Amino acid sequence: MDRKSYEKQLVGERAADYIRDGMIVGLGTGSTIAFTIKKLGERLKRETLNITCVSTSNQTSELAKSLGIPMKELNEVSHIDLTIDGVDEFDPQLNGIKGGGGALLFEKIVAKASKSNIWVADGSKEVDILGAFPLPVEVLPFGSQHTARAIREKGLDPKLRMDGENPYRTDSRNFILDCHIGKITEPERLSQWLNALPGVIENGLFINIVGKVLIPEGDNDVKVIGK
Ligand SMILES: O=C[C@H](O)[C@H](O)[C@H](O)COP(=O)(O)O
Repeated sequence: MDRKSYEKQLVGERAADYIRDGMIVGLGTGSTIAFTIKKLGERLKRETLNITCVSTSNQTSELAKSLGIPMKELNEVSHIDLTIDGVDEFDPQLNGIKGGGGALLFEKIVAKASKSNIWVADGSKEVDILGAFPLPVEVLPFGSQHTARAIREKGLDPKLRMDGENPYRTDSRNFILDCHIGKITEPERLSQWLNALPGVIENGLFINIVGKVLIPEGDNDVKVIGK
């Protein structure tokens, strides 16, 4: 296993300790949170853990169901106690970019419905300023070239995400524009500008959403950043 995968496993598995009896839990998407989900599956075999989980993607639903994790639709739960998710980049204010795996829309809806949020991140995700990772923006396929043009005119260098020969489709069948920005100096303002454009469904900036980020420390420790 390479170093990055090792770090993902380390923090991903540790995050499963935050799940307690009686909780309604949001399960994020991606390769790091997959370790959390697998660890949760193991815990459920050993412990009496009365929990319900909601998913942020088809990929996560399939994995969780295959491990016997009790799942409900988001509309079937009154609230979410805790959501654990991965992240593509986070800064010292614990703002981040998500959506590298295309799940940003459901992830943001679930995160906003959660009383608390934790991110799990390998060491490469910690940055001073967001934006080296291309910002995913989910857009309606209808008129997407015009939406992209408006974003390009703002200097945000959007590229349509592809899946082989065809545009990549999210779980909601939308397109993703990956915006190569470089440095995002005013994330909140940018997020508001993007979401006000007709055709934009949601963008991958997650601002003031998480309270804690788990990252690797040394060879096999985990550091908790935040409260
Ligand atoms: O759309 C995908 C999500 O935002 C992921 O949580 C994010 O891309 C991090 O993924 P990974 O844990 O695979 O690096």
